[in-house]
Amino acid sequence: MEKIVVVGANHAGTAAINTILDNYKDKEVATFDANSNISFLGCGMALWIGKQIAGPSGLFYSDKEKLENKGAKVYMETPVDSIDYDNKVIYATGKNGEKYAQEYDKLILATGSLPIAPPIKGSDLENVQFVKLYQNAQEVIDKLESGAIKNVVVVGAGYIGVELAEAFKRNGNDVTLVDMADTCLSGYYDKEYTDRMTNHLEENGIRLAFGQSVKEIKGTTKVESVVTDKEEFKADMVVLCIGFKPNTTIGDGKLETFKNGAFLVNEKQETSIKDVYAIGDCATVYDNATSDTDYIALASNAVRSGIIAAHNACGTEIATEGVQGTNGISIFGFNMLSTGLTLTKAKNMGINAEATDFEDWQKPLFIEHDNFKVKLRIVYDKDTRVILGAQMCSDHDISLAIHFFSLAVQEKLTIDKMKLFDAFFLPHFNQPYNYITMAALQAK
Ligand SMILES: Cc1cc2nc3c(=O)[nH]c(=O)nc-3n(C[C@H](O)[C@H](O)[C@H](O)COP(=O)(O)OP(=O)(O)OC[C@H]3O[C@@H](n4cnc5c(N)ncnc54)[C@H](O)[C@@H]3O)c2cc1C
Ligand SMILES: NC(=O)c1ccc[n+]([C@@H]2O[C@H](COP(=O)([O-])OP(=O)(O)OC[C@H]3O[C@@H](n4cnc5c(N)ncnc54)[C@H](O)[C@@H]3O)[C@@H](O)[C@H]2O)c1
Repeated sequence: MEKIVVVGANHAGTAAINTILDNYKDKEVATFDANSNISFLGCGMALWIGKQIAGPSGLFYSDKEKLENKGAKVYMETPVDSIDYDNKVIYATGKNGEKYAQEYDKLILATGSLPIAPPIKGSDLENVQFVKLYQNAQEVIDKLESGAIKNVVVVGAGYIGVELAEAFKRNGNDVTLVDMADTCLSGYYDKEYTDRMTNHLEENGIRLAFGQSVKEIKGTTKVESVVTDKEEFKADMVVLCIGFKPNTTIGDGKLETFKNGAFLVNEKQETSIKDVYAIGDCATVYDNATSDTDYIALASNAVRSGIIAAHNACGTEIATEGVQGTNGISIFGFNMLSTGLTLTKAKNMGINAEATDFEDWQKPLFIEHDNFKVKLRIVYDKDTRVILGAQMCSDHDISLAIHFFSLAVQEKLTIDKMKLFDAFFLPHFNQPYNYITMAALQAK
């Protein structure tokens, strides 16, 4: 039987393993993971800290037993130390020192990412936390429950930082959110949108320290304060969340990599070595918005790339549709969504980009209840007319609409095609002049 080995069994690895076991009964699957758990949804960490969910048990959708019941051989707490790519053997060490040499016909690398550790003096002090693994979340919660943590400084106002700032505030902490950029979520939204989130965070009692660089974390054994180039903030806990880097040391310089070290893959998730695939946060993606290779660490990309690699490894050729980094965030009831390029990013790339904006009520004004405002921006290329991205925000759940724009970017739809497309109308749901049509009609 053909042997497929999957290194790393979190979101990407689990998707690949399930796809193989569900569809190809003639394959043997073995997986090795350094961690003791599988499929922890990091997105639930903020909900857990902020007591919006009862606990972490629902944050896992798979485990060793589930995968073994389907027929996989699962080695947990067994990091793969090295790989002989020429002779197709992986070498791993179990938690009690047992040594494994596992041959493979096909290899799927799903080693994920690691949080970026900034070279800041004092980062090794007690209560300076990274937040990636289930164990990290549990440690933070244990410390919060000890009652010793009042002031929390979150460094990095990207997706994790903003979500955790809300969570700590909900937990009753005094929260400062620091970012070297002059706003939050700057990688995902233009200023008009980030300004809304910034105001919203402030209105909800989070102290913002944007446009500041952390110079030092001070303390004796435990952290006591964070010093930036402008201010000093009291801190009983510091959370560092300034982005992810791909975890690709296992490539040992033998696989071709992207500029940030991610394994370079083609549309079938194949790496530069035959029969070796890479998926999830350790691999590159094809970005439809830039029409180029990119690195976008998201669980959604991890799952899809796992499915694609599994089929290809088993002999069914399928190609990725590419991605556009579609994402969403919900903070104290305020929801923001985006896909593709922001206007700022597009212009910085030298594209002759333009944006069309529209803000309106979701439903006609005679609908007096459960009606809400929606703000939409569509970014497009003025020369080719192709839609490059979109941003939305609302106090209500408008999340499904961003999928529509995601597909538009994927399929390189022009803004003109969106002007008079067939959008239905029913007052329970929307307006005859709905905001998507109106934004598109206004495009220059
Ligand atoms: C707090 C937080 C919130 C998030 N929220 C969202 C969200 O809302 N939406 C979203 O799309 N994404 C979110 N993400 C990002 C998402 O979690 C990652 O993109 C996703 O985990 C990537 O999955 P992966 O399987 O590729 O990699 P990882 O989750 O990094 O898993 C890699 C696995 O490989 C194992 N491994 C590594 N090296 C070895 C080795 N040498 N031998 C054996 N095993 C190894 C690790 O133990 C791990 O289990 C969030 C992340 C965090 C931390
Ligand atoms: N809702 C979601 O979809 C969701 C939620 C959480 C995480 N994620 C994903 O997980 C990955 C990691 O998230 P993240 O929040 O760590 O990264 P991120 O890229 O979203 O944000 C990193 C932030 O850190 C800031 N930064 C960088 N260096 C800094 C420094 N030295 N000092 C201060 N600030 C600094 C950046 O300006 C940026 O705002 C991302 O790919 C993210 O999209 C997604």
